[in-house]
Amino acid sequence: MVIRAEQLGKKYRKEWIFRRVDLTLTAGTSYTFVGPNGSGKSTLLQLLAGNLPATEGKLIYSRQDKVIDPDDWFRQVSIAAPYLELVEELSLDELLTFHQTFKPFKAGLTPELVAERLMLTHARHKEIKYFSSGMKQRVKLGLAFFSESPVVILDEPTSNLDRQGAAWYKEQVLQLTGPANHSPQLLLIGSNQPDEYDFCPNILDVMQWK
Ligand SMILES: Nc1ncnc2c1ncn2[C@@H]1O[C@H](COP(=O)(O)OP(=O)(O)OP(=O)(O)O)[C@@H](O)[C@H]1O
Repeated sequence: MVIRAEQLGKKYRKEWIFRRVDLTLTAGTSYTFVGPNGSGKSTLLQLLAGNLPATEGKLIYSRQDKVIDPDDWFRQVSIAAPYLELVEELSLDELLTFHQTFKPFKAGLTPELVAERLMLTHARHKEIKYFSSGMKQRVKLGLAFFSESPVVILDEPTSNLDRQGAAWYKEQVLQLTGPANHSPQLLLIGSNQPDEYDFCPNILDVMQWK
């Protein structure tokens, strides 16, 4: 899986957030976008996910040299971000079962096993609206970690997580691009906190595209 950006730019009203972004992002490794608050990390990740239109330039998804139709990009991407909400009226069990109908979990994973991996077995029958912010964040990350999708995007991954949650995040995230993952994924992170990406070999400062 490869995502290529060619001269990508995004403008809100009269302000260019970034311009002339040229990137080749390849599965099997991770890339972290860093930069100060408001510099455009989330906006760039949203564009790369296909969730926001570019103002200029081109984005190409390809797999084994075959270009993927933009209508199918959403099938390729799992994204966890503070601005993306969970369906609060569902219990965790219902949410995991519902999620699985449009984005299957990795081989061998059932909603029950996913709840276990989230360390939330005790909360399977609780509605998401009654979860703490840290529990919700763990669910968001888990949906991204455990779904079968070639691209995983994590924006501010450890927000609201306690130390145990942050350790869990690190353990899971390392598996995505590690040798134990037989279909290596492309991992994109947006972060301001070095301990969220200290394992990541490719650090990209969005300020270079101002
Ligand atoms: N829908 C929008 N309309 C207008 N401006 C926007 C919109 N969304 C974001 N912006 C602006 O785009 C710029 C980049 O915002 P973005 O959220 O991408 O930054 P960020 O680097 O992720 O910041 P943070 O570290 O605070 O999360 C900011 O100046 C923000 O005000």
